[in-house]
Amino acid sequence: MSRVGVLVMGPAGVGKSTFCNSIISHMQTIGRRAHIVNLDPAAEPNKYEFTVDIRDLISLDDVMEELDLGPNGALIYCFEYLMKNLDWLDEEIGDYNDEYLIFDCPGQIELYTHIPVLPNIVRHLQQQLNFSLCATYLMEAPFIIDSSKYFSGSLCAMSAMILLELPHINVLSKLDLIKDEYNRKKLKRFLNPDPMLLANEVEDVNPKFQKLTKSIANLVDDFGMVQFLPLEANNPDSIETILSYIDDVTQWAENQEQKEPNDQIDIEEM
Ligand SMILES: Nc1nc2c(ncn2[C@@H]2O[C@H](COP(=O)(O)OP(=O)(O)OP(=O)(O)O)[C@@H](O)[C@H]2O)c(=O)[nH]1
Repeated sequence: MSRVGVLVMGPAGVGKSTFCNSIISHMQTIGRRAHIVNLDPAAEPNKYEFTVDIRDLISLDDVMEELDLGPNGALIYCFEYLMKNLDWLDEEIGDYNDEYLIFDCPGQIELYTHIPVLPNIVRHLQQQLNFSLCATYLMEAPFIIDSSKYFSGSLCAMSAMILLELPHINVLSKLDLIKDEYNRKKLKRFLNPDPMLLANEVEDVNPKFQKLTKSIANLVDDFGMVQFLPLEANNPDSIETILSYIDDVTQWAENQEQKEPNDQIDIEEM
């Protein structure tokens, strides 16, 4: 039996830590044990204590000060340092066997869309520590209800999915910030959007990129980037629904891996 880990990813300020806290709170209510693994070397103090905290190994402020690096360079340095000290992570995680670990990732999405540090950590967790992992990628509702931003957010999420090669769930945060009737109606279309229809809306705004927009819409459609689970951070039913999706896709991927380890994942089946 492998251990279950959930990666919580998404741009800065999207609500990752709030989501992690909601999961912990919900788990405590239903009597399951869960822990937060903080992978952000610049994290602020959190409502729930981090069980494993990268800042015990290295902190962004120290790196910036000692190596005279800016925040982005220092962040990459921190992850490269973690890669060289994975035995630290093994020891910290070592004792948590039957429990749910939630990995709170930094908001600098290039760590999981461009450079291979997070994918390397993922492989280590899977191969050395026997984790079954699931990725959740958060996007803000007020951002996504603009069709062109929906495509840009979906491409980032897709990029993370391709780089990490994990079962992947898109989550829509900050629904409560959409208050007026017009935008609430609009939001409904984005919970299960039709990329081809949305592409037409982008074309209206910018006919110059018609062909490119259609191609992106096709790609987003083909890759199954079309479903977003609504997150209401204070609503236990919403958290329970997302957790059951996480359980389902993780179990599905595990069964698939056991059946046909080298086969391509068929997104249609997920
Ligand atoms: N209105 C509203 N605010 C939210 C929600 N979720 C988070 N926030 C607020 O958004 C801000 C950022 O939330 P965090 O959970 O720290 O976001 P994060 O993605 O972890 O941020 P970084 O770690 O800096 O990338 C905080 O002020 C939260 O209170 C939500 O569902 N609704």
